[in-house]
Amino acid sequence: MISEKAPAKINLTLDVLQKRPDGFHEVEMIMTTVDLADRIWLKPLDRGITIRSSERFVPNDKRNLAWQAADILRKKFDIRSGVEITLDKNIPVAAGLAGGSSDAAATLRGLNRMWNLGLSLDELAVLGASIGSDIPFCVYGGTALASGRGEQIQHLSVPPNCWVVLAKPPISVSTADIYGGLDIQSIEHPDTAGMMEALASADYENMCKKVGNALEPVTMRLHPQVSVLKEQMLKFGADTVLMSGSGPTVFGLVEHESQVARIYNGLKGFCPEVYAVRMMGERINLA
Ligand SMILES: C[C@@](CO)(OP(=O)(O)O)[C@H](O)COP(=O)(O)OP(=O)(O)OC[C@H]1O[C@@H](n2ccc(N)nc2=O)[C@H](O)[C@@H]1O
Ligand SMILES: Nc1ncnc2c1ncn2[C@@H]1O[C@H](COP(=O)(O)OP(=O)(O)O)[C@@H](O)[C@H]1O
Repeated sequence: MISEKAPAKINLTLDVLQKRPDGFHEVEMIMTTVDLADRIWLKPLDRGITIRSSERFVPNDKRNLAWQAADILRKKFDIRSGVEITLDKNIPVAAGLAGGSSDAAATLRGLNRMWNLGLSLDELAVLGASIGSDIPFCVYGGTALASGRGEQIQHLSVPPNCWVVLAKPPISVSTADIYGGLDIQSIEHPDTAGMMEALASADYENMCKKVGNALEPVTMRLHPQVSVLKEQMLKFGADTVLMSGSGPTVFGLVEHESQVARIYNGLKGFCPEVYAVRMMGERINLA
């Protein structure tokens, strides 16, 4: 049996440049992995792909992104045997934290080992891109600038050490609806280059100043709870607060562990899913 860790990501920046003819949006996003992770287990089967999950809201058929990752490898390399994929879910589902994408990326890395395919992370990322825009980043983890529709990856410096408090309000957000609700002309563009400089110089204060997400106003318009949560987190002492991805999860950054409890305890009262984790930011190696 093979096991792989599948970490969540947060978006330190998310800019949308334009809508493309294929319906996707051209983006520039700085993403980094945090220490909140699913774990996937791969067990050889004689044939077929089966999914077991600890989380009942996750589909256990071909709609599961991990299923699609296994399917693409089986077809491409003419693999006759099968696999049972067990997902220990810790990352909240449909949260803007790329849980499903990270499960798929971990499945690609794990099956590469189990089926002795000898593929590089770059090759796995290309295969992952055909399933979802966030999967290439999740294949490498770490910290990166993602461009194109999210699949073009440029690796960046590890962010300065800090704590991340994540709070997911109990609402569902469709990524497609949030992109669809954007008015491209009125976007307030985050300072992507400024964030890259802050990371390169490991400048925590500047990193906090440069966070920004073009999708945040769209999700907040549809779900005012997200802006309430953001205000609360700032009130409880976060140095900066931003929505991750298309939401609805909001994250707050603090430099010192001593600042975490006030935010965590303050939010726990009215938001059911709150997590205090470390920024990881380091790339995943092929085992
Ligand atoms: C917003 C982001 C930010 O990291 O993440 P999440 O909020 O999902 O975590 C990503 O851009 C989401 O990536 P992912 O969830 O992989 O999206 P996909 O499955 O490829 O696409 C789902 C739908 O989102 C829209 N989409 C996605 C990516 C993109 N660059 N432009 C788009 O317009 C399209 O309508 C697409 O049909
Ligand atoms: N392995 C998986 N884990 C979670 N959700 C999955 C998975 N595979 C497919 N999905 C579907 O993908 C959707 C988005 O899930 P997720 O990746 O958790 O969120 P996001 O794209 O917001 O980061 C969910 O609604 C879920 O039905």
